[in-house]
Amino acid sequence: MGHDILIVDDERDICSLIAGILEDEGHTARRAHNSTEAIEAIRQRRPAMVILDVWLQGSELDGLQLLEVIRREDPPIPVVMISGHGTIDTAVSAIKSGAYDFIEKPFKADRLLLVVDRAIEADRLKRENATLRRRAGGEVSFVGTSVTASNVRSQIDRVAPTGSRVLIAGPSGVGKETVARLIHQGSKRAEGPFVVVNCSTLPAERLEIELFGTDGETDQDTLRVSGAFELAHGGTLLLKEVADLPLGLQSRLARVLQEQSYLRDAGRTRVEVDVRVLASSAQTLQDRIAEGQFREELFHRLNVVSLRVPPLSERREDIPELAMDLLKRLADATGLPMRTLGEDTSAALQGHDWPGNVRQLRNVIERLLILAPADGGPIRADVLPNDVSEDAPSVLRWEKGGEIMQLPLRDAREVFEREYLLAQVTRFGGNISRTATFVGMERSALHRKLKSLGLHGATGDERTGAEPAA
Ligand SMILES: Nc1ncnc2c1ncn2[C@@H]1O[C@H](COP(=O)(O)OP(=O)(O)OP(=O)(O)O)[C@@H](O)[C@H]1O
Repeated sequence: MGHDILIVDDERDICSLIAGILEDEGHTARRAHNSTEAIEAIRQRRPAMVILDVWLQGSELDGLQLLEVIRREDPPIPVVMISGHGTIDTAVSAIKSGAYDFIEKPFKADRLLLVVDRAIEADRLKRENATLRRRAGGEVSFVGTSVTASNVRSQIDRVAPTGSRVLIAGPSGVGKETVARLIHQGSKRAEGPFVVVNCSTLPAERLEIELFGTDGETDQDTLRVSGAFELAHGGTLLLKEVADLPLGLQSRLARVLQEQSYLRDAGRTRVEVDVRVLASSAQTLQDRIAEGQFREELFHRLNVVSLRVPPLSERREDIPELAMDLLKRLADATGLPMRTLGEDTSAALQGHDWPGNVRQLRNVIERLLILAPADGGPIRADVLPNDVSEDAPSVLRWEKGGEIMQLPLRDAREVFEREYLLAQVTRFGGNISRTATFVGMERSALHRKLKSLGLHGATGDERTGAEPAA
């Protein structure tokens, strides 16, 4: 993918030469001939990198002074210096001040392109590393074998390459950000940035700066901050908890989505951006519209395609695989040895309702990994937190209770069968066919058994496992 590169050189011929080389490679080359024009161009839109002449004749700031201004951008923009024969020493000291590299005039096109590619790649890796460190992540995927999970995956595959805006709905911790990341990765913008802004965590004024940046003079004395829209140029911006966006900002956002440009700081600089916007919300936006808290116009702009991520309690079958995936990620991130889960633990996890969804599951798995006795064996259910083990099928708790020991064999067997089958049917999300396969019974025999134990009603009507309507 081409990048947006700013060339700053007082010699117009050199500017044109470099621009030609970059444009042949599919980049966008903007030109500035002095520091004032350069600062103006950066204000208009944050470039992916700057190629800067050490010697800027007739300019208010010379190359090194301008470098200092550019490096104070937040986050810093990579800069490659151009030096003439007599200015190599200056170029070297520019590197000490944070320039990525320099090229010496006269230079060959190959050398220029190599340095440009490296500078952009190094910057991308630096940012990606920071993101990865934050998330202790690895490859992102939407894990789960249930029909519901594969339905989510196929919706992601369908919508990702279209470039449409997508509104991702679903309760907290369910994987909405994961879905957004996958949509970005499956799109033509995959090489571009993926930027996330949480609309529920910042006060209105900070949020406005976060989204649209500022030319400076804030109370924090920042020279200039690039907004998320600029940072996401050529890529994707996810607006998390978009329902919490203050009404004033909602109007502004609706305009930006329409125009793909905005005036930073009430009119001083027009910023043009090419950004795919995704939004997520745990609240139902239609309810917020009815309450007068969300602008219908913005809703329609964001909701070109809608994608719902169902809660974990609607896809219990996914829990063991998700738990193993989380266990592996956490073991990799912490350096703790990888473990397996006992059947009792898996079943207990599947019995719980998980109001906090996958995020809550992740916390429990982390606790298991840390607290489980390091005996090398599978992690047993007795290490689970109380609220989870309380929801475990009682068949798992008998060894502690002893209720069954007071019964004659025939009654004890019936109690056991009922609890065992109820637990298994719950594990498989009420799907009788899958339960039957797992417990080793014919489907019709299982039906009869459940009926004779008075369980048919308790499991609800049989779910067919057919793909639910989107
Ligand atoms: N299907 C999934 N496969 C793998 N990991 C998942 C899946 N769903 C969620 N996760 C993991 O669960 C955690 C929470 O997911 P995520 O941040 O995407 O949820 P969310 O719906 O955006 O949450 P919130 O809206 O509360 O911020 C993350 O660590 C994510 O990696």
